[in-house]
Amino acid sequence: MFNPLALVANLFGLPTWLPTIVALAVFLYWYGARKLDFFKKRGAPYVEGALPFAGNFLNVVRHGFTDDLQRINKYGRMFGELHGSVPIWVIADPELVREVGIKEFSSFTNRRKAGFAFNPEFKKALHLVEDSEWKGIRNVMTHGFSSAKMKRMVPLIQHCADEFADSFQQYLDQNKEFEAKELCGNFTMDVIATTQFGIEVSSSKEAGNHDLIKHVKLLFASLSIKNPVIMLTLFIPSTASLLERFGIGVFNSRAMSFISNYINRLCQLRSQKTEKPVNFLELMLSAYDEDLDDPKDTSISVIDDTTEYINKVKDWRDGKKTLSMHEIISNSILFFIAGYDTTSTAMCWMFHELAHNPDIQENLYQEIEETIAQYGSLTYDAVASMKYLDQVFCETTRMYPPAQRTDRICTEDCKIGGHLIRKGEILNIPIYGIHMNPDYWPEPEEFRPERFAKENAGDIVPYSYLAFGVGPRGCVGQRLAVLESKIGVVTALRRFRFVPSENAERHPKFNTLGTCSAINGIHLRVESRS
Ligand code: HEM
Repeated sequence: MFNPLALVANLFGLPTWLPTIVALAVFLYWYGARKLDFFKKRGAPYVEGALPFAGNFLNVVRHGFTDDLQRINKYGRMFGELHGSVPIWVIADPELVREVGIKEFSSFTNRRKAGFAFNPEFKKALHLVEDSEWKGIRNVMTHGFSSAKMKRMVPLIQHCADEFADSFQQYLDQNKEFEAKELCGNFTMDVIATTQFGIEVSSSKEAGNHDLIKHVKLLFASLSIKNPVIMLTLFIPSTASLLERFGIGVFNSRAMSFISNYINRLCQLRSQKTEKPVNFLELMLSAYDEDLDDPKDTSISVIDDTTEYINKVKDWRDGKKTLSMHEIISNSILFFIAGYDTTSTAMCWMFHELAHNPDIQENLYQEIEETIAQYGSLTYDAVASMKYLDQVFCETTRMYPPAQRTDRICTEDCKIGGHLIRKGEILNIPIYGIHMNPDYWPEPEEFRPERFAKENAGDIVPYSYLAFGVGPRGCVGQRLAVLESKIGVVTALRRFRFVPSENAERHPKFNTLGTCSAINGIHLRVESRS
């Protein structure tokens, strides 16, 4: 057979392997560099210095999403960057965020899946599913996070908050400092276990010794930029379908299957439908429709999503508020992933800022005591009426948003900010960059809860506060997150005054890629109020 590479080698008297190697190198270079001029061709400003294969990855890793404001100042309100070889449109203007998140929602309903959807147990998680499948699941979830449901959860959260507040006592007794993120993490884990599944894991008392919690923590250990699945899907997106086919996902598969089996067992124990569901699992089970289960699905770990099955679900879904068992399990796992680290991050920064701003702490304490005297106890309505508490929460999550960016994927060509975004292209919303932009938040490094006071509402640029995202695809767990953070902080503040420990940093370094989690922890002490 004619071999042009061998012919070239013969012509120049070279070893036959040499032209093959050169051709391979040229092909690899072309493959890795083919997107480098993507934004130039589209007439959009873009982050310079992109490399074949890596794109702007090194720049993003080195400087993080927390450097978004610098990029915004340099490239403007809408610019491009390459994550590996994937072009990303960065939308850094509140008005454009509104357009993408609300006005043109039908073109930007979905998120990028990356490797997160490849663990079979997790495939049906709300933040990964798309279009009509998303709508159906979101219907049930929204119902589950209604204020009526939250009211019923207050006693469960209060029980966890009492144990959480107890956990500070030992540090007072021993006159020792503590690391706030770990204690807040124990609390949020307890709240999820009890409000979502009706189980008591007592992390605040037993430091996360429960088997379920150990495995949930293993899931978090997988969430690193060094994770090979994240790296592969980032640099060579075409590997995604192969990884998905073999069920190789981002998360530790042993932990995933342990948690999935655990929840499956809980479901079997509680399979009878409850009239007035108290926890989230009961609510999901009361929406369970076994006709939605894929008949080919013999266990959660061997799901076959045939087109036929997907179409059937789409038909059944029309207007119905029902879930399949696979959806119940995926979303039960999601509650841990979406609600544990985010909420504990928000809470520990609240304690940090209160400790470093004693006047704000005392004002808040006054409000808490006066409100509780008025309502008799810490009821749902009492929490809702604490305006200053709400301002402290919003200002904390403005300065330290637990999610630094969120994204959308375009499903229909659409013009945004004067640029045509094509189907399949990805948009990022730089939450941290917008929260730190002095155009919207003057002196953004200053902790000033009064920015969110009613009398200053007119100064807030709409869609410049994005801690919980935007529009119908925004955080479904916001009510629970806010409620539990407030109950946790109020319960602890009533017993203790929070002060910085001797070694505490005023401005602790935090992760720059993903969540604002303090790298060396938040170190505090408590003083007794009694
Ligand atoms: C302070 C705590 C929290 C913060 C700051 C937070 C933030 C966010 C953000 C920024 C998004 C993306 C929204 C968007 O793309 O527009 C999101 C989505 C989501 N969050 Fe939260 N979250 C928190 C707590 C929770 C909790 C406690 C739960 C549930 C137990 C939860 C469940 C979810 C889910 C399921 C989604 C995906 C929604 C969808 O795709 O429809 N989050 N969250």
